[in-house]
Amino acid sequence: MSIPQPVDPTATDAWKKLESLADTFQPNLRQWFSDDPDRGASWSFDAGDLMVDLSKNLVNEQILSELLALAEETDVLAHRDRMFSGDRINVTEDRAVLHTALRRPEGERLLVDGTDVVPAVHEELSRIFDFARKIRSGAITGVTGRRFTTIVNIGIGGSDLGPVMVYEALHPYVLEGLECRFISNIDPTDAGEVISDLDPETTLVVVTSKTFTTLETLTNARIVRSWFLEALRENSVSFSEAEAISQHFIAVSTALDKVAEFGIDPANAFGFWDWVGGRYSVDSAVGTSLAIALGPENFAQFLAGFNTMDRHFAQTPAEKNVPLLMGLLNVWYTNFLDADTHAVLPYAQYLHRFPAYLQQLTMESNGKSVRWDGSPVTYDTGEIFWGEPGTNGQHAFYQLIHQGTRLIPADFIAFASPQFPFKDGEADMHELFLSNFFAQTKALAFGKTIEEVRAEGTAEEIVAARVFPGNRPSTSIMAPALTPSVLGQLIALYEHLTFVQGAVWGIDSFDQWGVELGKVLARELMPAVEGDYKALEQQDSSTRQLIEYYRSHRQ
Ligand SMILES: O=P(O)(O)OC[C@H]1O[C@](O)(CO)[C@@H](O)[C@@H]1O
Repeated sequence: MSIPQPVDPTATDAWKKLESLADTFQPNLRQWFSDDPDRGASWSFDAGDLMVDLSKNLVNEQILSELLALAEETDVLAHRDRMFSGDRINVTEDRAVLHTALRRPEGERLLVDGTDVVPAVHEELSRIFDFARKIRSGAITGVTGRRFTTIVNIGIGGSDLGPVMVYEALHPYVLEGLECRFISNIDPTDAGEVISDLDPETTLVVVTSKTFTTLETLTNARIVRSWFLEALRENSVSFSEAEAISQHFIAVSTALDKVAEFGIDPANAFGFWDWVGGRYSVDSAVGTSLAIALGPENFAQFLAGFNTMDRHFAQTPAEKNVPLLMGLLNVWYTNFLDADTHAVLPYAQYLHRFPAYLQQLTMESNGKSVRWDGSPVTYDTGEIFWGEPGTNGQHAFYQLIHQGTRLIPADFIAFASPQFPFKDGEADMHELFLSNFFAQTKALAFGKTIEEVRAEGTAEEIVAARVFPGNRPSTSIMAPALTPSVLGQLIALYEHLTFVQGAVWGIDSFDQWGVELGKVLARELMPAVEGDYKALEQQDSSTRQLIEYYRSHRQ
């Protein structure tokens, strides 16, 4: 089924009304909270186990109603339904977008081109789970009969960021005695550091690449394969190469023919489908290292969490639909209040890679300048996502969020229960931590007036420097604890709010042509880098000078 032409959002009535509202907009969170003592509750929403408090955003009923009208006029919910039902909404690659099918419960049906895709998803999942159980129990061992203790995932982008982030986030769920390591960068340091103290006899390598053509991943996989064979020899193990590789190397890909070309038996590979984008793939076979480390039951809970948020997004009325509301607020900030960036500040050290994960999810999805019919956009798209865990960020960049000249909407994420219930004397350490979480959004929203600063007896010459303007927007997301299910819900929340923004902007959030040119040029430049004089001469003066610098300084 072909997809309708995108709507130019600037041509809608809602866009025009939002522009005129923004022209005269004077947010006053202090006033709004004092006028409406229930603002906290009335602007908070449940989505699965997440409690999402939107009350400290720069939004009122009138703006919200225009944002919802904008969603209607740009057909966002119809587009959502197209995604869920497998229409080819990835127009520039002519593909369906069905990461949501990866977490559908067994027994549900989803027909794509006449085939129900859900049974295949569960078939592959059972193969992965069966394999994971055998690794965890020691039923499958390395070539010398020793149990696997280290899983090395080699992948990049979506084949790395998701597994790393989830492994870090769910560390308490990792099986004792098992460790995952990750190699992504083609900088030789990455592989070098990871393998430096590895025992080849207890190492399982998972080569993860959707396309199985990615230069970084295939280069790293070859390097690790050579290291592995050499290290086994150094251990005086007698083995057949083919057997050792087949016991220690598995692959995850949609391109099983290429897996075979690389030298990994497709029987040792787990697959997924072209309707899963790389940055949406952590819940596919790309999570194999996680299924092993966390165990099938926890991985199943993780998937169930995604599904909870999928159902919320698919079924909840617009005015309570959290991904829709958060996505629309981001449009409000980006297109009407001129925000360029968006901070994500987890008050959970375990989520320290979450902002990096979201950077690929949001920026590879929505960093586009043409709509899905090729027409140029005339408005900003794709916010720049960034962040670090609190409280570390507080002692680094929060200064700019509180008192700088830029508007930076920020998402704060926290969990009620800690993993480590430490006490510092009488004080509960988690409560000290969460007091910071509560304090920051309060300070951002309500600031500190000049009168308040003066009333503290501050010397007049530094009064201005100590004023906090307030009205700095934040969203607070809380959940009982960081469990596999809650993490799945959180990821799906951001997947869907990214979708909402892309749908309003009329862009294809599921292609990534912008990463191609650099890849091609890197390949073309290799001869010049290797010293081919003619190739070097053809370069522009800057590139030539940089390569010459490299060649004259390389030791
Ligand atoms: O899984 P692959 O095919 O190796 O691709 C890795 C990453 O490269 C990209 O295509 C961008 O270069 C991402 O979208 C993707 O997640």
